[in-house]
Amino acid sequence: MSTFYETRYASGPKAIKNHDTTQLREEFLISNLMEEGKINFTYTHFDRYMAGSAVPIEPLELEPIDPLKADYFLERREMGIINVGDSGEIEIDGNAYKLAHKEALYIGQGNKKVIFKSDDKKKPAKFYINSAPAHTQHPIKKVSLEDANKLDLGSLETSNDRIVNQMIIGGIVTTCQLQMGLTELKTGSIWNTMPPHTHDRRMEIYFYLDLPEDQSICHFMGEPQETRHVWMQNHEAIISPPWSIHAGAGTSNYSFIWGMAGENLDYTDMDKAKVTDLK
Ligand SMILES: O=C(O)C(=O)C[C@H](O)C(=O)CO
Ligand SMILES: [Zn+2]
Repeated sequence: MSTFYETRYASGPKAIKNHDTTQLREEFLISNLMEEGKINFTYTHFDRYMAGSAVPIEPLELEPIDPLKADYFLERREMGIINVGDSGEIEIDGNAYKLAHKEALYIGQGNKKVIFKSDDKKKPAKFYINSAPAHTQHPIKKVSLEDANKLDLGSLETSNDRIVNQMIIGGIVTTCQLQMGLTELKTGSIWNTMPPHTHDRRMEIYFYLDLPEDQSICHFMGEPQETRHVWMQNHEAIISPPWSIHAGAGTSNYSFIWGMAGENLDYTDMDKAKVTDLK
């Protein structure tokens, strides 16, 4: 067996009022990603969204995990993958898709056999994976950063100069409910997503990468008037419930992958909170 999972139940904003650091981390932080030779998933009860990773030393076959009660993983699900390691390949029902560093692949519902491979086991591919329930099949599509829809946001003056690469998004890839992208902060910029926002229609997960050694990220969550912080390291992810803001500041610049699913596919329908109203 190479596909492992853990479950995170959904909670409401009242619950975290009394959470201490340990409880916050146990419920929302995902720190078992990028383990070599394994496929690790976190199955959340927020929109039944899953985040995980596959780091193949030998080829790793995706297996259906118990909560799916399915014959194969993608029987009722779709999947988005971004490779944050060296080059690799994903074989889907006998067809090979090469994925270089920071390239993405969308795999629609109904694809049966998925195998993750690295080109060189000494420099493995590191596949970051998100998955959401799907009601119909959409075509497999590879997306590179050149293909992405780019939003040039923020400024150096407010320490949030960044490019949002929308990769798995309407207009580029047709999905049931999954959206994913990679945001890169420029040197000297440390804040992502300011002003912060919620979207009660969709949950979201942030996965941090490109963080230099010995640096950290302070991620903020909670309702805009009742925030909490979680200190995070490179290659950790954090679950953002639909009622929660999701924003962070690093002790250096960094990148992060955002992925979300829920009621609609409208990236722009965020409910923005004024920075001066945050508590
Ligand atoms: O830096 C940003 O701003 C983001 O990348 C925001 C995310 O894309 C997001 O939260 C989408 O809802
Ligand atoms: Zn968001």
